[in-house]
Amino acid sequence: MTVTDQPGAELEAGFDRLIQADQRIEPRDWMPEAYRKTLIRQIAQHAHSEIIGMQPEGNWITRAPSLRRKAILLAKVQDEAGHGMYLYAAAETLGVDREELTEKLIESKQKYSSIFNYPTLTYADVGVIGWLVDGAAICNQVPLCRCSYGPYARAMVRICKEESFHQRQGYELLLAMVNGTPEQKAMVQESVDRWWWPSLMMFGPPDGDSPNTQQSMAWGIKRHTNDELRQRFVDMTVPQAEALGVTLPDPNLVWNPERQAHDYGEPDWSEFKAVITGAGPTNAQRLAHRRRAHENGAWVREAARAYADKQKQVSA
Ligand SMILES: CC(C)(COP(=O)(O)OP(=O)(O)OC[C@H]1O[C@@H](n2cnc3c(N)ncnc32)[C@H](O)[C@@H]1OP(=O)(O)O)[C@@H](O)C(=O)NCCC(=O)NCCSC(=O)Cc1ccccc1
Repeated sequence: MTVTDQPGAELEAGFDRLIQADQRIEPRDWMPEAYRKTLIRQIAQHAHSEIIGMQPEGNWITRAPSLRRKAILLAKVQDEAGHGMYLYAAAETLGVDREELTEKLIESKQKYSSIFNYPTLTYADVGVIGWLVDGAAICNQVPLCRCSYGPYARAMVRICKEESFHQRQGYELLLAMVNGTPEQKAMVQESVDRWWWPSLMMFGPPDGDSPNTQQSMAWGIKRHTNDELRQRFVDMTVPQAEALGVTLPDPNLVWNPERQAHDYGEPDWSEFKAVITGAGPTNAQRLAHRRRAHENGAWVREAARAYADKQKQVSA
């Protein structure tokens, strides 16, 4: 009996064939344990980011400057909850439980995006999050619509459509502000100054310091490296900043005709490391809020469980 005659090797060869043919892996297909683990890690982090990501903008719902702005912001934050639910459902197809993932989040055993550990100090931050944070999310997530794992790829299609709408609403809000009073324009610039570097950090560490990229690309989970996507974001954002009349706070940001791309400065990677290990400006506050909301929701989960048990008895 040769190695490939063994059932395990055959399954692995089948998986490799699907990946090489750029076809989708579905929940019932055999997959290597490390592939499953990587997907759970990434999808769970992504879901947690959407859920924690409701907090910075949610902070402004009660103080939106008009009914129209309040309705828009409410709808956006609600969309983020929906994205979190889709993504938890995609993770569940890999054999984990949503309850278990939430526990891991509130016990700091799983990460969420660094970007949501910064405070939203002014209303301009709502527009800048839409423009830069959703803009970065789109750059990062459009390629994930072609991810090799079917349920994640399909969830990303709808999520990206909504993120794109979010990005435009942020830009529209900023356009209104930069065409308003000098104070409003200054508010936008001050907000851009605070959010620019954290937005670049959303793409993850530089390629040389990214332990997961190579394997995730070989498996077709990631389609581009962190630095490739960061570059794409910079190139996409510079003309938008010019149209808004704001300056991006990087003295090294300049068009490089040879590369046909912008050169830009180095983000402060020590700040990034501090933020992803729990020492960012609002890490403790974000997690405490999430923990409190989870505990306050215990009675809803209990009631839902009791109702489901009763239904089972009725149909038995
Ligand atoms: C690119 C990356 C984030 C990281 O690449 P990988 O290959 O996975 O890792 P890599 O080896 O490069 O890194 C080494 C370590 O560093 C961790 N780390 C890296 N970067 C970050 C970071 N920025 N924050 C925190 N941690 C980060 C990484 O997990 C790993 O640690 P681990 O080994 O796990 O302990 C990838 O996971 C991805 O594309 N995820 C899907 C997209 C996604 O999650 N989007 C969410 C935001 S968008 C949104 O929510 C929409 C929205 C907008 C507005 C309002 C509300 C909502």
